[in-house]
Amino acid sequence: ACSGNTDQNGQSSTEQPPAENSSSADAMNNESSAPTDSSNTPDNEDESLKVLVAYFSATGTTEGVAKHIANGLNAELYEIVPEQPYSSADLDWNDNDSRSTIEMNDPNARPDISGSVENMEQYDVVFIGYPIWWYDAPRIVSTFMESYDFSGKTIVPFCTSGGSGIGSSASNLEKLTSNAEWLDGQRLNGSDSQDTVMEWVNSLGLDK
Ligand SMILES: Cc1cc2nc3c(=O)[nH]c(=O)nc-3n(C[C@H](O)[C@H](O)[C@H](O)COP(=O)(O)O)c2cc1C
Repeated sequence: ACSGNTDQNGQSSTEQPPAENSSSADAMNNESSAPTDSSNTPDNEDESLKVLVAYFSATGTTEGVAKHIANGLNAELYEIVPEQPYSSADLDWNDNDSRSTIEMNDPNARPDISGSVENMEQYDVVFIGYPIWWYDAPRIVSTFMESYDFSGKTIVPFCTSGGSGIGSSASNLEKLTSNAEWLDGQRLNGSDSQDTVMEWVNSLGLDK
């Protein structure tokens, strides 16, 4: 369901990640301001279904989408906060030695998370949102997936990006969990309205 110019093999740190309709670095940040949307209709009729919307967002784009989902479902929101915050130098994908480049070149990197989800066992459904970094999920999302027991839960991955699709980022995360039901992932735009985001959420049939 995700569109975009995905190149699963383009992992060279000297190569700039693709950006939508542009090759400029600016385009990768062109969704950083999510508009607010006043419509806030709870769509989750099933009171017994407990939903958590967990997300990592370095520059706020994924956070906007996560809030639309949490508002729309009356769900709990949890931000994955890095123990060591990412500076803009850390996020420089043009720098081979930047923290993000180094982490993404190492599939085993597991940046520490500050804090934790209280009572993860109470949730039936966990949305997990993240920005695409080098065609993949940031390694701190791997830290998150390995920190909890997701067995018996439904997991719904979603991402934002400068244009890349969700690619194999979700299936890579799925490998870090066991006995969870992973639904297809979805790439969303930071500029998507709450209604647009909820159209996708409602199509998942979570309350069935
Ligand atoms: C280190 C780094 C690598 C990125 N790699 C990609 C990429 O491979 N493909 C892409 O479309 N966008 C890439 N982006 C852009 C982000 O995915 C995009 O700006 C995202 O919406 C940011 O979400 P956030 O504000 O929640 O952190 C990258 C951004 C950073 C900082």
